[in-house]
Amino acid sequence: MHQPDPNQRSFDTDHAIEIAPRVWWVGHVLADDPFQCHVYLIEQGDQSVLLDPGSRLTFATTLRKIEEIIPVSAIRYFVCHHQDPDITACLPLIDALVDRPDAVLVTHWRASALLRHYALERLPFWLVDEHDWRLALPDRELRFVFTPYAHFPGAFCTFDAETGVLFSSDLFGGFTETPALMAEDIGYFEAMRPFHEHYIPSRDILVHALDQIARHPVRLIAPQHGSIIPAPLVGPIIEQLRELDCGIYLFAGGVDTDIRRLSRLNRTLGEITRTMLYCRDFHDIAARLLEVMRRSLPVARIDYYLKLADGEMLGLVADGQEQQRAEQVPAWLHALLGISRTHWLGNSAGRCLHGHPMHDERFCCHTGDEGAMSLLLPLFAREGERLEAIAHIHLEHPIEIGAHERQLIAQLMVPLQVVLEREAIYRSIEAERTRTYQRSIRDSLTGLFNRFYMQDIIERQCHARDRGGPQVVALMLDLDHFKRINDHHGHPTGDALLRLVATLLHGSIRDGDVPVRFGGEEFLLFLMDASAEQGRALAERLRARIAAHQFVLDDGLELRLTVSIGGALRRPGEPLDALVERADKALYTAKQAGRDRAVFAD
Ligand SMILES: Nc1nc2c(ncn2[C@@H]2O[C@H](COP(=O)(O)OP(=O)(O)OP(=O)(O)O)[C@@H](O)[C@H]2O)c(=O)[nH]1
Repeated sequence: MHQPDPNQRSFDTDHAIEIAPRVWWVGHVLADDPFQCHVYLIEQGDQSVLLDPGSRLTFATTLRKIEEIIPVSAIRYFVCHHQDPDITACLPLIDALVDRPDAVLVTHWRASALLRHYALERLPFWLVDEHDWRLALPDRELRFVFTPYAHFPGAFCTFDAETGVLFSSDLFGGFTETPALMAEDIGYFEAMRPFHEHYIPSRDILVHALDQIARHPVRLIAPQHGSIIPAPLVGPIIEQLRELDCGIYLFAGGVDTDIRRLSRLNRTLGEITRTMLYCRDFHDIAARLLEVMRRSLPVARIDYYLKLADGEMLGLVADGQEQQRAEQVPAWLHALLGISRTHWLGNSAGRCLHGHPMHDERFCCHTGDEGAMSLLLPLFAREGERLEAIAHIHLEHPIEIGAHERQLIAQLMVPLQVVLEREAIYRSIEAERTRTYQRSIRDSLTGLFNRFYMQDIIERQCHARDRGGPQVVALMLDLDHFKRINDHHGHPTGDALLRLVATLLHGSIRDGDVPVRFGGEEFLLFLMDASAEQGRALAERLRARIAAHQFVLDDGLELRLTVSIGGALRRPGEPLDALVERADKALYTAKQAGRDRAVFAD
C-alpha cells in the first residue's frame, strides 16, 4: 500500500494507493493508453463502496488491488457514474463474483436503462434519484451530485462528505501521455482541455455542473481519467473550467472547427436570443444588436428601413448614441422596398445597387462612392413574398466575407425580421390609436375640437385655475345669416365655408387656446390665461378680420360674411356650463344689436 506523492510524476501502479483516509485508488494503467481508467474504493468494513469498477481489460488487476485492502465480499455498493464500457464492462464479472444478497449497483435511472442490457442476475439497481441523492454509510454520507449532459443525460458524481473527495467520473478528467496520479500544478488543465472541449456539449452545461459541485466543500477531485486534483488546485482548476469554450464544434457542421471563434459566435447568438426575449422596445433591441454585432464585425451603424402597412416608408437609425431618428429613405433603397423575393434572388437587387454583385442570396455587399463598405440584409415578412424591410449595416472598413461572417449574418436575420415586423405592427397600432383618438375629439367637418373634448379638457383647465392667477375667456361666435348662404349656394358650399372659417379661427389664436365647433355654425374659442381686456381685444380683431376677409371657395366662388361674438371671462369657481351660457347670452345681445359685432359679458 502506498501513499501518493504529489511531487512525484510516476507512481507504483501495481498496488492500491490511499489518496485520502480509507479512500483508495485501485485503478489500472494500460501501456500506451492516454485514457487511464481510475477505480476508487471507499473502505467501510462490510459496507465498502467501489466507484466506477472498470472494464474487462482492467478488472483483474483492480480486484487484486482491492484484495490488498479488503476482501471483495466486503463491497456492498458498486457505483457507476455513467454507462460507458470502460467503467461498467466488468459488471458481469462482478455479478458472477458477488454472493451477498444486499449488494447493489448504484446508478441513475438513465444509466440503468442501458446497464440492464448486461442482464445481471444477482446485482439489483439502487437508483440515486430514488434515494434523495444520498447514501448513508456507517460513518459517512455519500452525496450524489447530478451533472446531467456533462457527459451523458444521467451523469452524476459522488461527493464524500467525510474526506471532501469528489469522485468526478469524466468531469475533471484529462488525457495524460505519461501517467501521473496527482496533478502537479495548474498545467494539468491543458490535459483536461481537449477532454472537455470535445466531450461536453456546451459551456452552459459545464457551468451548470460546476455550480452543482460548488455546493460541496470539495478538497480533492478524483476523476476517472487523467490525474487526481489536490486541494490547492481545486479552486483554480474549477475557475479555468468555467471559462472553457467547449462543444462548439457541433455548431460548425464541418465548416469551421476554430473553437474560439465558434464560441464567440455561440455567445453572440445567445445574446441575440436573450435580447429578443427580454427587450420589447425597438430602441433597446436595436442598440443591443448593434453592441453584440460590434464584437464580431466592425459595424459603424445600422440603419433600418421599413415599409409600413399604409405604404409609408420609415427610416430608423441605431448607432449607439442616437438610437432612433426618422430619416429620409434614400431613393435607391426606396426602390428595393416592396420588391418580390424572386426579384431579389434573381440578382435584381444587385442591379439596383449600381451593379454591385450580390455576395450571398441572404444579403449583399454594397460599396459606396467613397469605397465605404456596407451590408444590405433583405428582410422578408415571414409569411410574405415581398421585401418589407432592410437592415443596412455600415462597416468601418471593408472586410472579407467568410463562412463565419455569413453564419453570423444568417443568424441575425430572423431576430431582425421579428423586431422589424413587431415595430411595423406596433407603429400601425399606434397610428390607428391616434387616428381613433383624434376622430373621437375632433369635428369631422372642420377639424376643430368637438364638444365632448371641450367638456373634458376645458373643465380640467378651469379647475386648475381655481387656485388663483389668470383665467379662461370664452368667445362664442355665430356666423350671421348663414342660412342664406346655404339657401343661395347649397349645403356643400356652406360646408366649405365653415371649413374656411375654422381655418381662419385656428390661425388667429395662440397655441394653448382651444377652438371648438360648438354646433352648426357656432364656434367657441377658449383663451387660456387671458384677461377680459385680452378677450375683448381678440373678439374685436376676429370680427373685423372675418368681415374684411374674402373667402375663396374651390370653385372660385368668392364670399364675404360677418360674425357676431359673445365673450365672457370665467369667474373663479364658475362651472363650464355657466361660463358658456354667459358667452351665449352676450352673443344673443350682439345679434339683437344688429350682428357683426362683439359683446362682452360683465
Ligand atoms: N352647410 C352647413 N350648414 C349648416 C351646418 N350646421 C348648421 N348649418 C346651417 O346653419 C344655418 C343656421 O341658421 P339660423 O340658425 O337660422 O341662423 P342664421 O341663418 O345664421 O342667422 P343668424 O344666426 O340669426 O344670424 C341653418 O341653415 C343650418 O342648416 C353644417 O354643418 N353645414
